[in-house]
Amino acid sequence: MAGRIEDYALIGDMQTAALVCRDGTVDWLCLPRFDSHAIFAGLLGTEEHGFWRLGPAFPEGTQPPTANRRSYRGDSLILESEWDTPRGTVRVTDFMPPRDGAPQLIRIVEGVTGRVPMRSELRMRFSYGRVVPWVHRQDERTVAVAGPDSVWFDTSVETFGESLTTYADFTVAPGERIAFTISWQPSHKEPPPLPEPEQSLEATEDFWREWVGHCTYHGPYREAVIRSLITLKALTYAPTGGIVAAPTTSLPEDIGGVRNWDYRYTWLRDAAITLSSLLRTGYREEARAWREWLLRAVAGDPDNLQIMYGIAGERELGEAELDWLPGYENSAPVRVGNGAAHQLQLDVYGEVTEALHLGHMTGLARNDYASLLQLKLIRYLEKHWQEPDEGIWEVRGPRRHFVHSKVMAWVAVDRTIKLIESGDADGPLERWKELRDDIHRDVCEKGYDKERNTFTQSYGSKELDASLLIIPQVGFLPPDDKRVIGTVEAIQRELSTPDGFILRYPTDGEHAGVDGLPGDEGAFLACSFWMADDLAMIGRVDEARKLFEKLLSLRNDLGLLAEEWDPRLQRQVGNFPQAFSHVPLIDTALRLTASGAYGG
Ligand SMILES: OC[C@H]1O[C@H](O[C@H]2O[C@H](CO)[C@@H](O)[C@H](O)[C@H]2O)[C@H](O)[C@@H](O)[C@@H]1O
Repeated sequence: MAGRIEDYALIGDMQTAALVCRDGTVDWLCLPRFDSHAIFAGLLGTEEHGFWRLGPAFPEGTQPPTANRRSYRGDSLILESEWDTPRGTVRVTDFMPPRDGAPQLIRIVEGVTGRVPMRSELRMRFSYGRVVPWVHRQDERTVAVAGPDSVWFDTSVETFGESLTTYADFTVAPGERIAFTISWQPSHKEPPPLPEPEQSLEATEDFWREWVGHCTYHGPYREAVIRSLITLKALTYAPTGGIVAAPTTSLPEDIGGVRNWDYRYTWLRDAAITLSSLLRTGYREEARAWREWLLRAVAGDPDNLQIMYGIAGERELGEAELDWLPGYENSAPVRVGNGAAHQLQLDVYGEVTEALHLGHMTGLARNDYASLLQLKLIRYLEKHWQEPDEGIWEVRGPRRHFVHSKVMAWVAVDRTIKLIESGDADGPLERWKELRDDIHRDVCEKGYDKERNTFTQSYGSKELDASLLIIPQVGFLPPDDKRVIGTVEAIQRELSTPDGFILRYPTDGEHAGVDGLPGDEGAFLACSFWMADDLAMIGRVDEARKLFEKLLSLRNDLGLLAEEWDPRLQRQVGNFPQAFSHVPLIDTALRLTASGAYGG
Protein backbone atom coordinates (compact mmCIF):
# COMPACT_ATOMS: atom_id res chain seq x y z
CA MET A 1 0.00 0.00 0.00
CA ALA A 2 1.30 3.48 -0.87
CA GLY A 3 2.37 5.70 2.02
CA ARG A 4 1.09 9.14 2.93
CA ILE A 5 2.22 11.77 0.46
CA GLU A 6 4.63 13.22 3.02
CA ASP A 7 6.18 9.79 3.53
CA TYR A 8 7.94 10.12 0.20
CA ALA A 9 11.43 11.30 -0.64
CA LEU A 10 12.37 12.71 -4.03
CA ILE A 11 15.40 11.57 -5.97
CA GLY A 12 16.04 12.54 -9.58
CA ASP A 13 18.50 13.18 -12.39
CA MET A 14 16.98 16.36 -13.90
CA GLN A 15 15.24 14.39 -16.60
CA THR A 16 12.97 12.28 -14.45
CA ALA A 17 12.40 11.57 -10.76
CA ALA A 18 11.48 8.75 -8.39
CA LEU A 19 9.57 8.74 -5.10
CA VAL A 20 10.94 6.55 -2.31
CA CYS A 21 8.77 5.69 0.71
CA ARG A 22 9.95 5.42 4.32
CA ASP A 23 9.94 1.62 4.09
CA GLY A 24 12.44 1.68 1.21
CA THR A 25 9.89 1.23 -1.58
CA VAL A 26 10.18 3.12 -4.84
CA ASP A 27 6.53 3.59 -5.77
CA TRP A 28 6.86 6.04 -8.66
CA LEU A 29 9.29 6.28 -11.55
CA CYS A 30 8.72 7.30 -15.16
CA LEU A 31 11.45 6.51 -17.70
CA PRO A 32 13.22 8.02 -19.52
CA ARG A 33 11.49 11.43 -19.01
CA PHE A 34 9.27 12.97 -16.37
CA ASP A 35 6.29 12.57 -18.70
CA SER A 36 7.08 9.03 -19.90
CA HIS A 37 5.07 6.01 -18.84
CA ALA A 38 5.74 4.86 -15.29
CA ILE A 39 7.53 1.55 -14.67
CA PHE A 40 6.60 1.81 -10.98
CA ALA A 41 3.05 3.10 -10.53
CA GLY A 42 2.28 1.51 -7.17
CA LEU A 43 1.70 5.04 -5.88
CA LEU A 44 -1.53 5.24 -7.88
CA GLY A 45 -2.55 1.63 -7.53
CA THR A 46 -1.35 -1.50 -5.79
CA GLU A 47 1.86 -3.50 -5.73
CA GLU A 48 0.60 -5.12 -8.93
CA HIS A 49 1.28 -1.80 -10.71
CA GLY A 50 4.99 -1.90 -10.01
CA PHE A 51 7.39 -1.09 -7.17
CA TRP A 52 10.93 -1.78 -5.92
CA ARG A 53 11.41 -2.42 -2.22
CA LEU A 54 14.87 -2.66 -0.70
CA GLY A 55 15.23 -2.98 3.05
CA PRO A 56 15.56 -5.38 5.97
CA ALA A 57 13.86 -8.75 5.43
CA PHE A 58 10.54 -9.11 7.26
CA PRO A 59 8.19 -12.01 7.98
CA GLU A 60 5.57 -12.78 5.36
CA GLY A 61 2.16 -11.34 6.16
CA THR A 62 3.61 -8.37 8.09
CA GLN A 63 4.29 -4.81 6.96
CA PRO A 64 7.80 -3.88 5.81
CA PRO A 65 9.64 -1.95 8.54
CA THR A 66 9.97 1.79 8.05
CA ALA A 67 13.38 3.40 8.34
CA ASN A 68 14.25 4.73 11.80
CA ARG A 69 16.08 7.70 10.30
CA ARG A 70 16.38 9.22 6.89
CA SER A 71 17.85 12.40 5.47
CA TYR A 72 19.50 13.77 2.38
CA ARG A 73 23.27 13.58 2.46
CA GLY A 74 24.16 17.22 3.15
CA ASP A 75 22.81 19.62 0.53
CA SER A 76 22.20 17.00 -2.14
CA LEU A 77 19.48 14.81 -3.58
CA ILE A 78 21.13 11.64 -2.28
CA LEU A 79 18.80 9.92 0.17
CA GLU A 80 20.11 7.93 3.13
CA SER A 81 17.71 5.71 5.09
CA GLU A 82 18.74 3.73 8.16
CA TRP A 83 17.01 0.83 9.87
CA ASP A 84 17.81 -0.48 13.35
CA THR A 85 16.86 -4.16 13.41
CA PRO A 86 17.26 -6.85 16.09
CA ARG A 87 20.22 -8.11 14.04
CA GLY A 88 21.96 -4.77 13.54
CA THR A 89 21.79 -1.46 11.70
CA VAL A 90 21.77 -1.05 7.94
CA ARG A 91 21.85 1.99 5.62
CA VAL A 92 20.48 2.29 2.08
CA THR A 93 21.67 5.15 -0.13
CA ASP A 94 19.35 5.99 -3.05
CA PHE A 95 20.17 8.37 -5.89
CA MET A 96 19.95 9.03 -9.61
CA PRO A 97 23.20 10.31 -11.11
CA PRO A 98 22.84 13.47 -13.26
CA ARG A 99 22.49 11.86 -16.64
CA ASP A 100 25.44 11.09 -18.81
CA GLY A 101 24.15 8.19 -20.89
CA ALA A 102 21.46 5.76 -19.76
CA PRO A 103 19.18 6.91 -16.91
CA GLN A 104 19.98 5.01 -13.73
CA LEU A 105 18.50 4.54 -10.29
CA ILE A 106 21.20 3.29 -7.91
CA ARG A 107 20.69 1.84 -4.43
CA ILE A 108 23.67 0.99 -2.24
CA VAL A 109 23.16 -1.16 0.86
CA GLU A 110 25.76 -0.68 3.59
CA GLY A 111 26.11 -2.68 6.76
CA VAL A 112 26.57 -0.45 9.80
CA THR A 113 26.48 -2.93 12.72
CA GLY A 114 25.65 -6.65 13.03
CA ARG A 115 24.75 -8.95 10.15
CA VAL A 116 21.38 -7.85 8.77
CA PRO A 117 19.23 -10.08 6.52
CA MET A 118 17.97 -7.98 3.58
CA ARG A 119 15.58 -8.36 0.66
CA SER A 120 15.24 -6.64 -2.69
CA GLU A 121 11.85 -7.12 -4.33
CA LEU A 122 11.59 -5.68 -7.83
CA ARG A 123 8.31 -5.74 -9.71
CA MET A 124 8.50 -3.79 -12.97
CA ARG A 125 5.26 -3.05 -14.75
CA PHE A 126 5.51 -0.93 -17.86
CA SER A 127 2.88 1.47 -19.23
CA TYR A 128 1.73 2.71 -15.82
CA GLY A 129 1.28 -0.76 -14.35
CA ARG A 130 -0.55 -2.30 -17.28
CA VAL A 131 2.17 -4.34 -18.95
CA VAL A 132 4.13 -7.24 -17.44
CA PRO A 133 7.50 -7.12 -19.23
CA TRP A 134 9.43 -10.12 -20.57
CA VAL A 135 12.15 -10.62 -17.93
CA HIS A 136 15.18 -12.77 -18.82
CA ARG A 137 18.92 -13.10 -18.25
CA GLN A 138 21.34 -11.77 -20.82
CA ASP A 139 25.14 -11.70 -20.37
CA GLU A 140 24.84 -12.25 -16.59
CA ARG A 141 22.39 -9.34 -16.30
CA THR A 142 18.62 -9.29 -15.77
CA VAL A 143 16.67 -7.38 -18.39
CA ALA A 144 12.97 -6.50 -18.62
CA VAL A 145 11.64 -5.72 -22.09
CA ALA A 146 8.28 -4.48 -23.32
CA GLY A 147 7.79 -2.67 -26.61
CA PRO A 148 10.19 0.26 -26.95
CA ASP A 149 11.62 0.00 -23.42
CA SER A 150 14.19 -2.15 -21.70
CA VAL A 151 15.28 -1.90 -18.08
CA TRP A 152 18.51 -3.57 -16.98
CA PHE A 153 18.97 -4.75 -13.42
CA ASP A 154 22.53 -5.19 -12.11
CA THR A 155 23.76 -6.40 -8.73
CA SER A 156 26.55 -8.57 -7.39
CA VAL A 157 24.22 -10.73 -5.27
CA GLU A 158 22.25 -13.69 -6.52
CA THR A 159 18.72 -13.01 -7.75
CA PHE A 160 15.75 -15.24 -8.51
CA GLY A 161 12.39 -14.81 -10.18
CA GLU A 162 9.07 -15.81 -8.62
CA SER A 163 5.49 -14.67 -9.21
CA LEU A 164 6.60 -12.22 -11.93
CA THR A 165 8.93 -10.50 -9.44
CA THR A 166 12.74 -10.47 -9.15
CA TYR A 167 14.06 -11.10 -5.64
CA ALA A 168 17.44 -10.99 -3.93
CA ASP A 169 17.86 -12.30 -0.38
CA PHE A 170 21.21 -11.55 1.19
CA THR A 171 22.94 -10.58 4.43
CA VAL A 172 25.03 -7.47 4.86
CA ALA A 173 27.97 -7.28 7.28
CA PRO A 174 29.46 -4.10 8.85
CA GLY A 175 31.39 -2.06 6.28
CA GLU A 176 30.12 -4.19 3.39
CA ARG A 177 28.56 -2.30 0.45
CA ILE A 178 26.27 -3.97 -2.05
CA ALA A 179 24.91 -2.02 -5.02
CA PHE A 180 21.72 -2.47 -7.05
CA THR A 181 21.12 -0.51 -10.25
CA ILE A 182 18.41 -0.28 -12.82
CA SER A 183 19.26 1.42 -16.14
CA TRP A 184 16.83 2.26 -18.93
CA GLN A 185 17.63 1.83 -22.61
CA PRO A 186 15.54 1.80 -25.82
CA SER A 187 14.88 -1.92 -26.34
CA HIS A 188 16.27 -1.99 -29.88
CA LYS A 189 19.68 -0.75 -28.76
CA GLU A 190 22.76 -2.50 -27.38
CA PRO A 191 22.69 -3.08 -23.60
CA PRO A 192 23.66 -0.01 -21.56
CA PRO A 193 27.19 -0.06 -20.08
CA LEU A 194 27.64 -1.78 -16.73
CA PRO A 195 26.99 0.68 -13.90
CA GLU A 196 29.76 2.02 -11.67
CA PRO A 197 27.76 2.81 -8.52
CA GLU A 198 30.53 4.12 -6.26
CA GLN A 199 31.98 6.48 -8.91
CA SER A 200 28.45 7.64 -9.77
CA LEU A 201 27.80 8.36 -6.10
CA GLU A 202 30.89 10.51 -5.86
CA ALA A 203 30.03 12.37 -9.07
CA THR A 204 26.45 12.97 -7.88
CA GLU A 205 27.65 14.38 -4.57
CA ASP A 206 30.14 16.65 -6.38
CA PHE A 207 27.41 17.85 -8.72
CA TRP A 208 25.12 18.96 -5.90
CA ARG A 209 27.92 20.46 -3.81
CA GLU A 210 29.00 22.57 -6.75
CA TRP A 211 25.46 23.62 -7.62
CA VAL A 212 24.46 24.59 -4.09
CA GLY A 213 27.73 26.54 -3.79
CA HIS A 214 26.31 29.15 -6.17
CA CYS A 215 23.43 30.10 -3.88
CA THR A 216 23.63 33.75 -2.84
CA TYR A 217 21.11 33.47 0.02
CA HIS A 218 22.77 33.23 3.43
CA GLY A 219 19.89 34.33 5.65
CA PRO A 220 18.26 32.65 8.64
CA TYR A 221 16.05 30.35 6.54
CA ARG A 222 18.96 28.96 4.55
CA GLU A 223 18.21 25.28 5.24
CA ALA A 224 14.62 25.59 3.95
CA VAL A 225 15.64 27.77 1.01
CA ILE A 226 18.43 25.41 -0.10
CA ARG A 227 16.16 22.37 0.07
CA SER A 228 13.52 24.19 -1.98
CA LEU A 229 16.12 25.26 -4.53
CA ILE A 230 17.41 21.70 -4.86
CA THR A 231 13.84 20.55 -5.35
CA LEU A 232 13.25 23.16 -8.07
CA LYS A 233 16.49 22.17 -9.78
CA ALA A 234 15.34 18.54 -9.68
CA LEU A 235 12.15 19.59 -11.48
CA THR A 236 14.04 21.13 -14.41
CA TYR A 237 14.44 19.06 -17.53
CA ALA A 238 18.14 19.56 -18.27
CA PRO A 239 18.18 18.88 -22.04
CA THR A 240 15.70 21.69 -22.85
CA GLY A 241 15.44 24.01 -19.83
CA GLY A 242 11.75 23.13 -19.38
CA ILE A 243 10.47 22.83 -15.80
CA VAL A 244 7.73 20.49 -14.59
CA ALA A 245 5.18 21.75 -12.08
CA ALA A 246 5.65 18.47 -10.17
CA PRO A 247 6.98 15.01 -11.07
CA THR A 248 3.67 13.24 -10.38
CA THR A 249 0.21 12.89 -11.80
CA SER A 250 -3.07 12.55 -9.94
CA LEU A 251 -1.99 12.83 -6.33
CA PRO A 252 -5.37 14.08 -5.17
CA GLU A 253 -6.23 17.56 -3.91
CA ASP A 254 -9.18 15.90 -2.19
CA ILE A 255 -8.46 12.36 -0.95
CA GLY A 256 -10.98 10.04 -2.58
CA GLY A 257 -12.15 12.78 -4.96
CA VAL A 258 -11.79 13.66 -8.63
CA ARG A 259 -9.39 16.62 -8.37
CA ASN A 260 -6.49 14.66 -9.78
CA TRP A 261 -4.29 16.24 -12.44
CA ASP A 262 -1.13 15.56 -14.37
CA TYR A 263 1.60 18.08 -13.48
CA ARG A 264 4.48 16.65 -15.50
CA TYR A 265 4.44 19.58 -17.92
CA THR A 266 5.82 23.08 -18.18
CA TRP A 267 3.28 25.74 -17.26
CA LEU A 268 4.41 29.19 -18.34
CA ARG A 269 3.13 30.50 -15.01
CA ASP A 270 4.84 27.96 -12.74
CA ALA A 271 8.08 28.00 -14.74
CA ALA A 272 8.20 31.80 -14.85
CA ILE A 273 7.85 32.16 -11.09
CA THR A 274 10.37 29.34 -10.58
CA LEU A 275 12.82 31.26 -12.70
CA SER A 276 12.27 34.41 -10.75
CA SER A 277 13.15 32.58 -7.50
CA LEU A 278 16.24 31.03 -9.06
CA LEU A 279 17.37 34.42 -10.36
CA ARG A 280 16.89 36.02 -6.96
CA THR A 281 19.12 33.39 -5.37
CA GLY A 282 21.94 33.60 -7.89
CA TYR A 283 21.02 30.93 -10.45
CA ARG A 284 21.31 32.54 -13.87
CA GLU A 285 22.10 29.51 -16.01
CA GLU A 286 18.66 27.95 -15.40
CA ALA A 287 17.03 31.30 -16.19
CA ARG A 288 18.94 31.59 -19.45
CA ALA A 289 18.06 27.99 -20.40
CA TRP A 290 14.37 28.50 -19.66
CA ARG A 291 14.30 31.74 -21.68
CA GLU A 292 15.67 29.74 -24.64
CA TRP A 293 13.04 27.05 -23.98
CA LEU A 294 10.34 29.73 -23.90
CA LEU A 295 11.43 31.26 -27.19
CA ARG A 296 11.32 27.87 -28.90
CA ALA A 297 8.04 26.80 -27.30
CA VAL A 298 6.03 29.93 -28.07
CA ALA A 299 7.65 30.54 -31.47
CA GLY A 300 5.20 31.79 -34.09
CA ASP A 301 1.96 33.66 -33.79
CA PRO A 302 1.19 34.81 -30.20
CA ASP A 303 -2.45 33.98 -30.98
CA ASN A 304 -1.32 30.35 -30.71
CA LEU A 305 0.37 30.72 -27.35
CA GLN A 306 -0.53 27.93 -24.93
CA ILE A 307 -0.48 28.27 -21.18
CA MET A 308 1.52 25.06 -20.86
CA TYR A 309 3.68 22.81 -23.01
CA GLY A 310 5.48 19.50 -22.78
CA ILE A 311 8.99 19.67 -21.33
CA ALA A 312 10.50 19.88 -24.80
CA GLY A 313 7.86 22.36 -25.98
CA GLU A 314 5.26 19.83 -27.22
CA ARG A 315 1.78 21.26 -27.72
CA GLU A 316 -0.47 18.19 -27.71
CA LEU A 317 -1.08 17.23 -24.08
CA GLY A 318 -4.47 15.54 -24.60
CA GLU A 319 -6.05 14.50 -21.31
CA ALA A 320 -6.88 10.80 -20.83
CA GLU A 321 -7.90 8.59 -17.92
CA LEU A 322 -6.01 5.42 -16.95
CA ASP A 323 -8.96 3.30 -15.92
CA TRP A 324 -6.89 0.31 -14.81
CA LEU A 325 -5.37 2.31 -11.96
CA PRO A 326 -7.58 2.69 -8.87
CA GLY A 327 -5.83 5.94 -7.94
CA TYR A 328 -4.01 7.13 -4.82
CA GLU A 329 -6.18 5.98 -1.88
CA ASN A 330 -8.91 5.37 -4.45
CA SER A 331 -8.86 8.90 -5.80
CA ALA A 332 -9.97 8.35 -9.35
CA PRO A 333 -9.69 9.07 -12.18
CA VAL A 334 -5.95 8.92 -12.70
CA ARG A 335 -5.28 11.37 -15.51
CA VAL A 336 -2.41 11.76 -17.93
CA GLY A 337 -2.17 14.81 -20.18
CA ASN A 338 -3.86 18.04 -19.17
CA GLY A 339 -6.93 19.57 -20.75
CA ALA A 340 -6.08 22.98 -19.33
CA ALA A 341 -3.41 23.34 -22.05
CA HIS A 342 -5.86 25.00 -24.41
CA GLN A 343 -7.46 27.34 -21.90
CA LEU A 344 -7.20 31.11 -22.07
CA GLN A 345 -5.36 32.33 -18.95
CA LEU A 346 -4.47 35.98 -19.36
CA ASP A 347 -2.32 36.08 -16.22
CA VAL A 348 0.46 34.08 -17.88
CA TYR A 349 1.36 37.13 -19.99
CA GLY A 350 2.10 38.93 -16.75
CA GLU A 351 4.11 36.14 -15.16
CA VAL A 352 6.22 35.58 -18.27
CA THR A 353 6.85 39.29 -18.75
CA GLU A 354 7.76 39.67 -15.08
CA ALA A 355 10.33 36.85 -15.38
CA LEU A 356 11.83 38.40 -18.53
CA HIS A 357 11.88 41.77 -16.77
CA LEU A 358 13.69 40.34 -13.76
CA GLY A 359 16.22 38.70 -16.10
CA HIS A 360 16.75 42.09 -17.69
CA MET A 361 17.12 43.85 -14.34
CA THR A 362 19.56 41.29 -12.98
CA GLY A 363 21.80 41.57 -16.01
CA LEU A 364 20.98 38.32 -17.80
CA ALA A 365 22.69 38.61 -21.18
CA ARG A 366 20.41 40.52 -23.52
CA ASN A 367 18.43 38.47 -26.02
CA ASP A 368 16.72 40.52 -28.74
CA TYR A 369 14.25 37.75 -29.47
CA ALA A 370 13.11 37.79 -25.84
CA SER A 371 12.45 41.54 -26.09
CA LEU A 372 10.60 41.02 -29.38
CA LEU A 373 8.52 38.29 -27.78
CA GLN A 374 7.60 40.64 -24.95
CA LEU A 375 6.40 43.27 -27.43
CA LYS A 376 4.39 40.66 -29.33
CA LEU A 377 2.71 39.51 -26.12
CA ILE A 378 1.57 43.05 -25.37
CA ARG A 379 0.17 43.48 -28.88
CA TYR A 380 -1.83 40.32 -28.24
CA LEU A 381 -3.00 41.57 -24.83
CA GLU A 382 -4.04 44.90 -26.31
CA LYS A 383 -6.66 43.03 -28.30
CA HIS A 384 -7.66 40.42 -25.73
CA TRP A 385 -7.34 41.75 -22.19
CA GLN A 386 -11.04 42.55 -21.99
CA GLU A 387 -12.06 38.96 -22.62
CA PRO A 388 -13.15 36.56 -19.87
CA ASP A 389 -10.74 33.68 -19.23
CA GLU A 390 -10.18 30.57 -17.12
CA GLY A 391 -7.76 32.38 -14.84
CA ILE A 392 -4.84 31.31 -12.67
CA TRP A 393 -6.77 28.42 -11.13
CA GLU A 394 -7.67 26.95 -14.50
CA VAL A 395 -11.34 26.62 -13.53
CA ARG A 396 -13.28 24.09 -15.49
CA GLY A 397 -16.46 26.17 -15.26
CA PRO A 398 -17.49 29.07 -17.51
CA ARG A 399 -14.98 31.81 -18.36
CA ARG A 400 -15.08 34.89 -16.15
CA HIS A 401 -13.45 38.29 -15.88
CA PHE A 402 -10.96 37.20 -13.22
CA VAL A 403 -9.50 40.16 -11.35
CA HIS A 404 -6.14 38.40 -10.94
CA SER A 405 -5.91 37.91 -14.72
CA LYS A 406 -6.51 41.61 -15.38
CA VAL A 407 -4.01 42.65 -12.69
CA MET A 408 -1.39 40.42 -14.31
CA ALA A 409 -2.24 41.87 -17.73
CA TRP A 410 -1.45 45.26 -16.15
CA VAL A 411 1.88 43.80 -14.93
CA ALA A 412 2.72 42.67 -18.48
CA VAL A 413 2.11 46.14 -19.89
CA ASP A 414 3.85 47.89 -17.01
CA ARG A 415 7.04 45.82 -17.29
CA THR A 416 7.13 46.25 -21.05
CA ILE A 417 6.83 50.01 -20.67
CA LYS A 418 9.85 49.78 -18.36
CA LEU A 419 11.73 47.78 -20.97
CA ILE A 420 11.05 50.44 -23.60
CA GLU A 421 11.96 53.23 -21.19
CA SER A 422 15.28 51.50 -20.49
CA GLY A 423 16.09 51.90 -24.19
CA ASP A 424 16.34 48.14 -24.80
CA ALA A 425 13.25 47.89 -27.01
CA ASP A 426 11.07 50.07 -29.20
CA GLY A 427 7.32 50.29 -28.89
CA PRO A 428 4.35 52.69 -28.80
CA LEU A 429 5.11 54.05 -25.35
CA GLU A 430 2.27 56.56 -25.05
CA ARG A 431 -0.35 54.13 -26.35
CA TRP A 432 0.76 51.47 -23.90
CA LYS A 433 0.80 53.90 -21.00
CA GLU A 434 -2.84 54.57 -21.79
CA LEU A 435 -3.48 50.86 -21.99
CA ARG A 436 -1.89 50.40 -18.57
CA ASP A 437 -4.14 53.13 -17.13
CA ASP A 438 -7.23 51.65 -18.79
CA ILE A 439 -6.62 48.23 -17.26
CA HIS A 440 -5.97 49.77 -13.85
CA ARG A 441 -9.17 51.80 -13.99
CA ASP A 442 -11.23 48.85 -15.20
CA VAL A 443 -10.02 46.62 -12.32
CA CYS A 444 -10.59 49.30 -9.69
CA GLU A 445 -14.08 50.04 -11.00
CA LYS A 446 -15.35 46.54 -11.73
CA GLY A 447 -13.26 44.27 -9.54
CA TYR A 448 -13.60 46.12 -6.26
CA ASP A 449 -16.55 45.83 -3.90
CA LYS A 450 -16.85 49.21 -2.16
CA GLU A 451 -19.31 48.03 0.47
CA ARG A 452 -17.06 45.23 1.69
CA ASN A 453 -13.83 47.10 0.92
CA THR A 454 -12.29 44.18 -0.94
CA PHE A 455 -11.35 43.17 -4.44
CA THR A 456 -13.37 40.18 -5.63
CA GLN A 457 -12.63 37.03 -7.59
CA SER A 458 -14.18 38.29 -10.80
CA TYR A 459 -16.10 41.30 -12.04
CA GLY A 460 -19.51 41.54 -10.44
CA SER A 461 -19.03 38.51 -8.18
CA LYS A 462 -19.15 38.47 -4.38
CA GLU A 463 -16.59 35.65 -4.10
CA LEU A 464 -13.14 36.20 -2.68
CA ASP A 465 -9.99 34.72 -4.14
CA ALA A 466 -6.56 34.43 -2.55
CA SER A 467 -4.82 35.20 -5.85
CA LEU A 468 -5.75 38.84 -5.09
CA LEU A 469 -2.99 38.80 -2.50
CA ILE A 470 -0.48 39.47 -5.27
CA ILE A 471 -1.90 43.00 -5.82
CA PRO A 472 0.65 44.80 -3.60
CA GLN A 473 3.42 42.34 -4.44
CA VAL A 474 3.40 43.22 -8.14
CA GLY A 475 3.01 46.95 -7.46
CA PHE A 476 -0.54 47.30 -8.78
CA LEU A 477 -1.39 49.25 -5.59
CA PRO A 478 0.81 50.20 -2.65
CA PRO A 479 0.55 48.06 0.50
CA ASP A 480 -0.89 50.91 2.55
CA ASP A 481 -3.82 51.45 0.13
CA LYS A 482 -7.03 50.89 2.07
CA ARG A 483 -8.34 48.58 -0.68
CA VAL A 484 -5.27 46.36 -0.29
CA ILE A 485 -5.60 46.22 3.48
CA GLY A 486 -9.32 45.52 3.15
CA THR A 487 -8.64 42.68 0.72
CA VAL A 488 -5.98 41.08 2.92
CA GLU A 489 -8.32 41.31 5.92
CA ALA A 490 -11.29 39.89 4.01
CA ILE A 491 -9.24 36.95 2.70
CA GLN A 492 -7.83 36.26 6.13
CA ARG A 493 -11.32 36.36 7.64
CA GLU A 494 -13.16 34.35 5.02
CA LEU A 495 -10.60 32.04 3.40
CA SER A 496 -8.57 30.92 6.44
CA THR A 497 -8.70 27.34 7.63
CA PRO A 498 -9.04 26.85 11.40
CA ASP A 499 -5.25 26.52 11.65
CA GLY A 500 -4.67 29.78 9.78
CA PHE A 501 -3.73 28.55 6.30
CA ILE A 502 -5.41 29.97 3.21
CA LEU A 503 -7.83 28.43 0.69
CA ARG A 504 -7.65 29.60 -2.96
CA TYR A 505 -11.38 30.27 -2.92
CA PRO A 506 -14.30 28.65 -1.12
CA THR A 507 -15.43 25.31 -2.53
CA ASP A 508 -17.76 23.96 0.13
CA GLY A 509 -21.36 24.57 1.20
CA GLU A 510 -23.12 27.27 -0.81
CA HIS A 511 -19.92 27.77 -2.85
CA ALA A 512 -19.76 24.18 -4.11
CA GLY A 513 -18.95 24.01 -7.79
CA VAL A 514 -17.62 27.58 -8.24
CA ASP A 515 -14.62 26.07 -10.03
CA GLY A 516 -16.77 23.71 -12.06
CA LEU A 517 -15.67 20.66 -10.05
CA PRO A 518 -17.33 18.48 -7.42
CA GLY A 519 -15.67 18.04 -4.02
CA ASP A 520 -13.64 20.18 -1.73
CA GLU A 521 -9.93 20.88 -1.43
CA GLY A 522 -7.24 21.74 1.12
CA ALA A 523 -5.46 25.00 1.91
CA PHE A 524 -3.37 26.08 -1.08
CA LEU A 525 0.17 26.48 0.18
CA ALA A 526 1.23 29.15 -2.33
CA CYS A 527 -1.68 31.34 -1.18
CA SER A 528 -0.71 30.82 2.43
CA PHE A 529 2.84 32.04 1.67
CA TRP A 530 1.36 35.03 -0.21
CA MET A 531 -0.64 35.86 2.90
CA ALA A 532 2.59 35.90 4.92
CA ASP A 533 4.10 38.23 2.27
CA ASP A 534 1.16 40.63 2.42
CA LEU A 535 1.08 40.66 6.20
CA ALA A 536 4.75 41.64 6.17
CA MET A 537 4.09 44.30 3.53
CA ILE A 538 1.23 45.90 5.45
CA GLY A 539 3.34 46.04 8.61
CA ARG A 540 2.04 42.98 10.47
CA VAL A 541 5.50 41.41 10.39
CA ASP A 542 5.24 39.34 13.55
CA GLU A 543 2.15 37.64 12.26
CA ALA A 544 3.84 37.17 8.89
CA ARG A 545 6.81 35.44 10.47
CA LYS A 546 4.59 33.22 12.61
CA LEU A 547 2.55 32.15 9.61
CA PHE A 548 5.70 31.51 7.59
CA GLU A 549 7.23 29.39 10.33
CA LYS A 550 3.97 27.45 10.70
CA LEU A 551 4.09 26.79 6.97
CA LEU A 552 7.67 25.56 7.30
CA SER A 553 6.46 23.08 9.90
CA LEU A 554 4.14 21.50 7.30
CA ARG A 555 7.14 20.34 5.25
CA ASN A 556 7.89 16.67 5.59
CA ASP A 557 10.99 15.46 7.41
CA LEU A 558 13.00 16.06 4.21
CA GLY A 559 11.74 19.60 3.67
CA LEU A 560 9.29 18.76 0.86
CA LEU A 561 5.85 20.21 0.17
CA ALA A 562 2.93 19.10 -1.94
CA GLU A 563 0.50 21.57 -3.47
CA GLU A 564 -1.98 21.69 -0.58
CA TRP A 565 -2.56 20.94 3.09
CA ASP A 566 -5.72 19.21 4.22
CA PRO A 567 -6.58 20.84 7.56
CA ARG A 568 -9.10 18.17 8.51
CA LEU A 569 -6.88 15.19 7.81
CA GLN A 570 -3.73 17.12 8.85
CA ARG A 571 -1.78 15.81 5.88
CA GLN A 572 -0.30 17.00 2.60
CA VAL A 573 -2.44 16.62 -0.51
CA GLY A 574 -1.96 17.20 -4.24
CA ASN A 575 0.98 16.57 -6.51
CA PHE A 576 4.37 16.24 -4.84
CA PRO A 577 6.76 17.91 -4.52
CA GLN A 578 5.28 20.98 -6.09
CA ALA A 579 7.24 23.91 -7.55
CA PHE A 580 4.29 26.24 -6.91
CA SER A 581 4.75 25.64 -3.14
CA HIS A 582 8.55 25.75 -3.01
CA VAL A 583 8.79 28.97 -5.06
CA PRO A 584 6.71 31.11 -2.67
CA LEU A 585 8.54 29.52 0.27
CA ILE A 586 11.78 30.94 -1.14
CA ASP A 587 10.21 34.30 -2.00
CA THR A 588 8.70 34.74 1.46
CA ALA A 589 11.97 33.74 3.15
CA LEU A 590 13.75 36.39 1.08
CA ARG A 591 11.14 39.01 1.89
CA LEU A 592 11.18 38.31 5.65
CA THR A 593 14.96 38.29 5.65
CA ALA A 594 15.05 41.64 3.87
CA SER A 595 12.58 43.13 6.35
CA GLY A 596 14.56 41.77 9.32
CA ALA A 597 11.41 39.95 10.47
CA TYR A 598 12.98 36.86 11.94
CA GLY A 599 14.74 35.57 14.96
CA GLY A 600 12.17 35.32 17.51
O1 LIG B 1 -8.12 23.39 -10.18
C1 LIG B 1 -8.31 22.83 -11.43
C2 LIG B 1 -7.00 22.81 -12.20
O2 LIG B 1 -6.01 22.28 -11.33
C3 LIG B 1 -4.74 22.16 -11.85
O3 LIG B 1 -4.16 23.45 -11.97
C4 LIG B 1 -3.36 23.85 -10.88
O4 LIG B 1 -2.03 23.50 -11.12
C5 LIG B 1 -1.30 24.26 -12.05
C6 LIG B 1 0.12 23.71 -12.06
O5 LIG B 1 0.76 23.90 -10.83
C7 LIG B 1 -1.28 25.73 -11.65
O6 LIG B 1 -0.59 26.48 -12.64
C8 LIG B 1 -2.74 26.19 -11.53
O7 LIG B 1 -2.72 27.52 -11.05
C9 LIG B 1 -3.49 25.32 -10.55
O8 LIG B 1 -4.85 25.68 -10.51
C10 LIG B 1 -4.79 21.38 -13.16
O9 LIG B 1 -3.52 21.34 -13.81
C11 LIG B 1 -5.82 21.88 -14.13
O10 LIG B 1 -5.93 21.01 -15.24
C12 LIG B 1 -7.15 21.96 -13.43
O11 LIG B 1 -8.10 22.55 -14.30
